[in-house]
Amino acid sequence: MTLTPLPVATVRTQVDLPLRRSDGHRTLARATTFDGLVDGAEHLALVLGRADRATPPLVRLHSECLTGDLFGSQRCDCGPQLDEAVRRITRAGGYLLYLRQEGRGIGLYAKLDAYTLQDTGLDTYDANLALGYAADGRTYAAAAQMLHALGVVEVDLLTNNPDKAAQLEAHGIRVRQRVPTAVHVSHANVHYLAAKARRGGHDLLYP
Ligand SMILES: Nc1nc2c(ncn2[C@@H]2O[C@H](COP(=O)(O)OP(=O)(O)OP(=O)(O)O)[C@@H](O)[C@H]2O)c(=O)[nH]1
Ligand SMILES: [Zn+2]
Repeated sequence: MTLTPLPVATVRTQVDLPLRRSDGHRTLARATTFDGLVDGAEHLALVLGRADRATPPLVRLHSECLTGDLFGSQRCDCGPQLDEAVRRITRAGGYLLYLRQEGRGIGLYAKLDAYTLQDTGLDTYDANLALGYAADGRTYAAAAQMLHALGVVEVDLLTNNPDKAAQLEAHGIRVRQRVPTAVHVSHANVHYLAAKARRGGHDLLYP
């Protein structure tokens, strides 16, 4: 990928959030908002733990999933991935970027429309395509802007999705290494994880 120049974004507000997660984990997050993000969405960065300046911070780009993150739906693995990310980034020191990209960018209502098609046998990507959307239309330019605004130029990236690393690199953020997330399997997400591995290019050992 070639380097794409981005408009400069700036930190707007930083404020502490004392977190008590549903898995019992407690931590202090420095919530950070921005001005000038390219897509105009209200993306949020959480600064967690203490980054050791000798090594790049651990960073996760987490795409919003209301059903999984908030309600604990087991159709996907987003909820446990979010818990894992908060714990691991607190330990290592780094940033969780909570990106407002519900449903891989198609929005909540369209994601639930796609779920109804998945209940008739389509996989997660074909359901998007049948509704006239891209299989995965997410871009991570705003995430790169957020990292630049935070003064971060090199990261260890917590993900199984190579596209996130490639897009950050294309926007001038060095990815020293991709750190895999655990594979969170449930009875309800086994086909979803298999589709991510087989068709989405995700590096995971699907069940
Ligand atoms: N359109 C659609 N979006 C989904 C579905 N299931 C989960 N999502 C969304 O997918 C996003 C999470 O992306 P994933 O593909 O699970 O994982 P990823 O973030 O690309 O990869 P990792 O960094 O390895 O976790 C969230 O925005 C979810 O709302 C689905 O069946 N259809
Ligand atoms: Zn989800």
